[in-house]
Amino acid sequence: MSNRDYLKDKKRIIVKVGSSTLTHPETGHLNLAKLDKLVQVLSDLKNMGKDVILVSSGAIPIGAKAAGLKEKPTDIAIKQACASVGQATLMMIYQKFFREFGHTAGQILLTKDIMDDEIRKKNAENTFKELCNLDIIPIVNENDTISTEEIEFGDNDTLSAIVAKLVQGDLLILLSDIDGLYTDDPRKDKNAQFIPEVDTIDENLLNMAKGAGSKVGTGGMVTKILAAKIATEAGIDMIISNGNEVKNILKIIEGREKGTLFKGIKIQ
Ligand SMILES: Nc1ncnc2c1ncn2[C@@H]1O[C@H](COP(=O)(O)OP(=O)(O)O)[C@@H](O)[C@H]1O
Ligand SMILES: N[C@@H](CCC(=O)OP(=O)(O)O)C(=O)O
Repeated sequence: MSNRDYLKDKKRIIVKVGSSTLTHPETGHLNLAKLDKLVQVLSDLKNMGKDVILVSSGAIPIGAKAAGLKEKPTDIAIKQACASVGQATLMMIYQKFFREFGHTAGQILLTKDIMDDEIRKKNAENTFKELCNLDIIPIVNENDTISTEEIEFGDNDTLSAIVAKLVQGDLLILLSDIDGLYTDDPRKDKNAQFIPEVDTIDENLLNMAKGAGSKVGTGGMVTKILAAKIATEAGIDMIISNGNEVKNILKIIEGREKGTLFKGIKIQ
């Protein structure tokens, strides 16, 4: 019996997938095979009776390709235009793939200030609740047309933690292009050590987390640790795991030692 056996009982699971997982690193084009596998695994979680919410990045890089841009855009307004195209493309593909596995997806575009306004917060809560009641998988991204915070800082990580809190989730899984948190960015430091479990998020831990190591990723580990702080303070466990092996999601739910586990703080 592993000490992660209790993860088997998690009912409401939020999965966040980053741009670096959804695209081919060499070309920046959408990795359709991986997306297909991701949708299959999430559909399987639904079939197990879990509630599944997906927070998906990727609108900007996918839209940039669709618009024929050669380089990753840096100008905010161009990024917003790309997000507009890419978001529609992403949803079209998600909807098609989920239908193939017998499920239906719904789109939710949010801004992070949702938690500051009681009426908007309630409206968002109601929408998530009804989608879950209807067995529909909500797919969330930031509304890049009206909010540029995330485009600038690459922050679907903290958005996913806010969503986890909003829907009173049981487990948040962040899929990235790396196995989890290391003592330093392993792309730059060969001596970096893997950290399987984190109980306390302190200054020391924050110092270990560096920015994005790839061309498509934006937030790096900094925003993932910030997400962990929001989730764990709300009593929600969070795991950073490698999205290159999508079946890791199922292994996590089986209680196997995959990724870095941040333990939710027990609320008395
Ligand atoms: N301490 C660390 N441990 C692991 N990865 C780190 C660390 N510091 C920085 N990174 C970088 O963060 C990257 C993951 O973040 P990011 O590129 O934003 O991906 P995503 O698109 O999945 O959000 C890793 O590929 C790695 O290069
Ligand atoms: N809203 C943006 C997400 C930006 C972002 O957080 O990206 P990532 O660091 O890959 O999770 C998009 O869809 O491209």
